[in-house]
Amino acid sequence: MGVVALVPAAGRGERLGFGMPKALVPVGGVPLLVRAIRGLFESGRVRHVVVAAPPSDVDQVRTVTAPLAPAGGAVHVLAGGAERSDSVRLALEHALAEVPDVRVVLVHDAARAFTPPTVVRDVVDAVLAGHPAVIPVLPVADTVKRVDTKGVVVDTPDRSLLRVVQTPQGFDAATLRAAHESGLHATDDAGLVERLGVPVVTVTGHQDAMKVTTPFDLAVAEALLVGGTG
Ligand SMILES: Nc1ccn([C@@H]2O[C@H](COP(=O)(O)OP(=O)(O)OP(=O)(O)O)[C@@H](O)[C@H]2O)c(=O)n1
Ligand SMILES: C[C@](O)(CO)[C@H](O)COP(=O)(O)O
Repeated sequence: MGVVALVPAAGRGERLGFGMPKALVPVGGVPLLVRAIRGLFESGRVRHVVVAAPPSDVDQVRTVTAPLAPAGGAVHVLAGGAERSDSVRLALEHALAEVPDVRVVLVHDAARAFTPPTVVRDVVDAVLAGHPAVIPVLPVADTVKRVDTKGVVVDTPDRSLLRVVQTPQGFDAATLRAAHESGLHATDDAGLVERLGVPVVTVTGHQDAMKVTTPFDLAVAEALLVGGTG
C-alpha cells in the first residue's frame, strides 16, 4: 500500500515549559511521541514512520521508538530543522529516498499524541480513494473575529464556514513533494498544497487529536487518560 507517516517532533516545547523537548514529555509515564507513533501503527494503515527528532536527542528517540514498529515496518529517526516545515521537508526527503514504493504520505504532529487510530484510517482511505490532499477538521465552537494590527475588530467571519485543522494530514506523495519544493510558506502542509491550486478535502477530526501546546493542554491529556479515552 506504501503509506509512510512523517512525525515532526523537533519542537522545543517552549509554551509547555517542561524543561525538555515536548515530544519526550511523559503523560501517564509514556512520552507524547511514543503515543503518537503507537496511534499511527494501530490504525493498521501505516508501516513506516519517519521522525524528525530534536537534534540533541536523536539517539534517545531511536532507542524509545525502535520497538514500536510492526513486522515488516520501521521507525526511521533523523534530526529535525529550525521550523516545523523544515522538519517535515527533511523527513519527506528521507522517506522518499529510503522507504520503498511510497504512495501516500501522512504528516502528523508528535504533539497530537492522543489522535484516535480511526482518524488516521479515515485520512489514509480518503487519499487512497483519489483525493490528493486530506485534512481532519472540527467545527469552531467560539465566535471568531478578524482584527487589525491594533486589535480593533475588522469583521466577523461566518463561523459555519470555519474549521479547526488537525493532523494527520494526508497527501499523495508527488503532491506533498511539489508543495515542499515550491519555496512557499504556510503553517501547515495543506496550506502549501492549497497554494499550488490542489483541492484539499476534509474528513471529521476528533477532540482527542488536540495539540498539546500549553500546561493546560497537558492537564487535559492527563484527564483523557484517567477518563480512559487516551
Ligand atoms: N522546529 C520544529 C518545530 C516544531 N516541530 C514539531 O511540530 C509539531 C507542532 O509544533 P508545536 O506544537 O508548536 O511544538 P513546539 O514548536 O515544540 O512548541 P513551542 O512553539 O511552544 O516551542 C510538534 O510535534 C513539534 O515537535 C518540529 O518538528 N520542528
Ligand atoms: C499543523 C497544525 O497542527 C495544524 O493545526 C498546526 O498548523 C501546527 O502549527 P504550529 O504553530 O507549527 O504548532
